[in-house]
Amino acid sequence: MLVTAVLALTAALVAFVCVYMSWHFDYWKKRGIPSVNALSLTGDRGGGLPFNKSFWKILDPIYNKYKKQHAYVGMFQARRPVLVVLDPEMVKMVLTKEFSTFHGRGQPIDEENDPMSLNLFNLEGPRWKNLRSKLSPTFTSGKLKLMFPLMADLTDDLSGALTQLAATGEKGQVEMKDLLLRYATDVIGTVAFGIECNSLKNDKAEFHTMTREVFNRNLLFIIRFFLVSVHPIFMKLMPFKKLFSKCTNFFLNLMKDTVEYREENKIERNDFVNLMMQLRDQDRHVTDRLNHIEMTSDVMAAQAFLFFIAGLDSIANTVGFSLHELALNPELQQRAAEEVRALKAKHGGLTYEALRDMDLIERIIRESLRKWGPVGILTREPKEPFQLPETKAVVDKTCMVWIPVFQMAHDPEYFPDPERFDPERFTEESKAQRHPYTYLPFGEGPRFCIAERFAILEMKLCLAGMLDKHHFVVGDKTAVEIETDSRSFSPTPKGGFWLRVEQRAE
Ligand code: HEM
Repeated sequence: MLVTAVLALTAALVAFVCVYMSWHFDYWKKRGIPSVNALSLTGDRGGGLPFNKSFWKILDPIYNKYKKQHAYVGMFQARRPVLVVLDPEMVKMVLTKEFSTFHGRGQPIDEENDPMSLNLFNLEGPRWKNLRSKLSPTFTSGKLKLMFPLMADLTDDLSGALTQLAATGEKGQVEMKDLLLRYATDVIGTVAFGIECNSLKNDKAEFHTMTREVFNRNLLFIIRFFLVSVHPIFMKLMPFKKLFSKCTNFFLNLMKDTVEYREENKIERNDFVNLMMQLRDQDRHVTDRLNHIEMTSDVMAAQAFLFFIAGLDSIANTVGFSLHELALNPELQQRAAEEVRALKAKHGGLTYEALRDMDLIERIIRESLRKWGPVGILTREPKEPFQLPETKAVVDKTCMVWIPVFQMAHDPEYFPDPERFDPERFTEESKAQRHPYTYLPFGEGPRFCIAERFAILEMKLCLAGMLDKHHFVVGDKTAVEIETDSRSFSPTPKGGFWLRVEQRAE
């Protein structure tokens, strides 16, 4: 009797889940929009959980199959309709021209249970606009110039750590990913939280350990991502808060302590914390809490935490992939090192101005972002019904829009011989020959990466600092054909970047 009841209940539950999950599956057909077969579990299905495919590659089959004939194609992520935009002009429309409709990313916010979700990346509407306009001045060239010395000091630490590791590593080989992550941790630690993390000097430093905690939860992130796309209620129902609370509390307390310490000791420093404290002081009189975000210490921590998440793996992988490509191309590496030495001599050191003038170094970074860019898909959510151009089809806020950044960056029509690493693609003449919306590592439109200039400066400094003193060569531990980790959200080398490191002659 009990067994029958359990079986009947299970069958009813399975039937309910099946109906619920497939309820919308005529969404595209009803609108006459070409679409991917939602029920096919293999082939061009695309969305869903990327268990067997890297997340940034899930759009490969769809892009290759539909790009030639269609400007967009419909698919599903879990049960949510997704419009994949394939034509650069239409990408421009979504990201820029029709920003008033496509201004959100559809990220869930849980102010009550997850204070870290109240960050610039997730916010939408007037509150996003208000915070974006306040935080933007942090990244002007004037502010970056003031922050530069904090970063430059760390480049010396990086060089020292690299020399030491090469001296003790088997045949001078060093795993670069871990080292670059420690560098990126120290940079964001000092500019976002205003503290010396010392990860480069001590690989057991608490900040580095806590950061690893955040990034080691890949599988949990994927499960959470999937469930929240089935229904946002999972954000509240699942015990994710508890799972992530150790890190959350660490960062919340850190920001609170930092702010208190600065207030008590009247400390002023050229970093994000200082800017956010100034914003908080300016905002004290504001009463309009619907359009306005109050700069409490939790809100400050949420922004600093976001800077942290955004600025670690992305930076470490981009510089790591650059070094890997340079080790495979010694002639290019030599030219890059010569540029560094020449501009260092001209400006009397690795100054802000020397970095600004490093054209080849910047093109290497931009090419690395094309070939191995950390953000493979951009997302937007239409906030009101939107009629697609030249049709009567209307999409609404139940659907998401995805931009296939990775696929466009590997499309031979825009980037001939796309697997070849070639910084010449980023000369002014080459850039002028292609549609600007085919290369989007930092996004585009009013919501492009707020820290693009900061990130480029940091990566140039890091790469230039290393090439100035060191020479990178393929060793017997180097995986010449990089195998990427399919569980990761962005291209990440399985086993890291192993390279043989030699001192460069003076
Ligand atoms: C290689 C480095 C980086 C890459 C490739 C990158 C890329 C991106 C992309 C693609 C977006 C979404 C843009 C869009 O939707 O149009 C974004 C947003 C954002 N990034 Fe970055 N990013 C990098 C580094 C950083 C760093 C170092 C920080 C902070 C210090 C940062 C902070 C942010 C923030 C706050 C947003 C949200 C902006 C908004 O919604 O207004 N990023 N980034």
